[in-house]
Amino acid sequence: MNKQTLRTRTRAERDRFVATDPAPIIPQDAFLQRLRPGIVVASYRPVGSEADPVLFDATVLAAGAELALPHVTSREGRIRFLAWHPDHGLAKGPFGLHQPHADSAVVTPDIILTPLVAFDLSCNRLGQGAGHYDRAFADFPDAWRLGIAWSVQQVEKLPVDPWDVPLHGIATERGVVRR
Ligand SMILES: Nc1nc2c(c(=O)[nH]1)N(C=O)[C@@H](CNc1ccc(C(=O)N[C@@H](CCC(=O)O)C(=O)O)cc1)CN2
Ligand SMILES: Nc1ncnc2c1ncn2[C@@H]1O[C@H](COP(=O)(O)OP(=O)(O)OP(=O)(O)O)[C@@H](O)[C@H]1O
Repeated sequence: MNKQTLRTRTRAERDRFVATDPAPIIPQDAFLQRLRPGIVVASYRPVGSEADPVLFDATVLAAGAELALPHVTSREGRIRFLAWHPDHGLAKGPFGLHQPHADSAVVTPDIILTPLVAFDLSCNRLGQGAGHYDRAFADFPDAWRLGIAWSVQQVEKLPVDPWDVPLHGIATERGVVRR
């Protein structure tokens, strides 16, 4: 199946699943043991039926680590990760996103909590198709990449292009999938 068909199917699956009021996605040891004071964890604000990393954000702040959120201005542009704190508020961006204010400090993430449309058991990731995260992963190859997703977003096998960067793991409401 091609990427676009998989996107359409899995987004619909995700919408249906969220309507059943699933259990929350809880941070597991694989994530918690990486937290240190001062490190930067890039989270995201979900749109629509995307999985919500809000419980991860809380553990980041409790550990004395810093939060960042992605900021984009267009499909062609790159992600900038901008420092963010829940007290800072958010501004409306493209694609229905809520993002940090554009003049927030640019930071280098140590951990990237990553939204996704679909994943497979080899930790391949299918995103929105703009290549924003694939390019961010190329920019920050040393960051630990944890996908956040509902279990129904798992597919048998994703097609993989040369630029696709696999995740190190995926946290779902049923536990963590690791490479
Ligand atoms: N919550 C969230 N933030 C994110 C992303 C994401 O996937 N989710 N991104 C990931 O790269 C970046 C923003 N890039 C995006 C690129 C394209 C579309 C997009 O095409 N959205 C579709 C709607 C998708 C749907 O139906 O769920 C659209 O606007 O038609 C969205 C975000 C950074 N921030
Ligand atoms: N490192 C990169 N440098 C330049 N272009 C890239 C890079 N990674 C991906 N792209 C471009 O991004 C586009 C989208 O790729 P793809 O369909 O695989 O998106 P995706 O897996 O849904 O990714 P994402 O969530 O990152 O948007 C492709 O046209 C690809 O050429």
